[in-house]
Amino acid sequence: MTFPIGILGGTFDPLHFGHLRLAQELAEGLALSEVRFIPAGLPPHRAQPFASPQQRLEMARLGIAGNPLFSLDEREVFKPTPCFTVETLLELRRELGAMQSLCLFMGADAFLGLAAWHRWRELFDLAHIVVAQRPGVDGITRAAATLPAELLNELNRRLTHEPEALRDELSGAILVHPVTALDISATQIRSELTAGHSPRYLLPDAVLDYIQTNGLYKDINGT
Ligand SMILES: Nc1ncnc2c1ncn2[C@@H]1O[C@H](COP(=O)(O)OP(=O)(O)OP(=O)(O)O)[C@@H](O)[C@H]1O
Ligand SMILES: O=C(O)c1ccc[n+]([C@@H]2O[C@H](COP(=O)([O-])O)[C@@H](O)[C@H]2O)c1
Repeated sequence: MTFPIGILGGTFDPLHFGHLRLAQELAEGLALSEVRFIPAGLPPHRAQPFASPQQRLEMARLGIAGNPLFSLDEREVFKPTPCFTVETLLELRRELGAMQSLCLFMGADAFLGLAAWHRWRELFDLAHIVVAQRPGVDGITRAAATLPAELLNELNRRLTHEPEALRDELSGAILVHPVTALDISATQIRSELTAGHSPRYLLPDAVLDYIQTNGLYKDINGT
């Protein structure tokens, strides 16, 4: 039996403990063999990052260092065109084969906007979607009334409460998994730095050292 692989895509501008704890708890809670962190180069549907691709990659590398479950995947970060998740998953499928279960992780905020993603319906043919609860974001079930009808239909059809379903099938389920609520965002960290405050204890020391050594996020307004 092969264990599912988790995928956490993000802007990681910078990587913080919200990302790391989410990945750790989902990896253990769902018995995954690995979590791949995939920093986006040009993330679609948001303002462009403040730190460069190389800097965000480096911060992600420092942040995950020492965790044998975590790995870094550089396939998106230097792309000159927007990084659509469907294309990344198609590539991963080609490399890993049709028999590997894949779990795409996302925070609840990301799931609520899923219907705006490029070719989003195809994501279910390629991976399961695992939604982690995020502080300040309504639970998926509570927010159901605000979901576009077509996403609500998919949720009703695909929702499972059984982690085993992620092993028995290779893609197509939606699982909502609780994670320790850490109300940390990269936006908050950038704001603290811009205001001259320390974001220490919101992110790994090695990432903060890198930010300070390279003078990142000093002259922006944090948004
Ligand atoms: N504290 C958190 N708890 C749960 N999920 C999180 C948390 N922070 C980020 N995520 C999830 O991690 C993924 C990547 O997030 P991203 O890199 O955009 O970080 P962010 O903190 O949301 O950044 P920003 O504040 O710049 O928007 C998204 O799916 C997001 O929902
Ligand atoms: O494929 C899409 O259309 C799409 C739209 C929005 C976000 N994403 C991906 O979702 C991940 C988290 O995005 P973000 O903006 O919260 O950092 C990141 O890997 C993005 O590439 C993907």
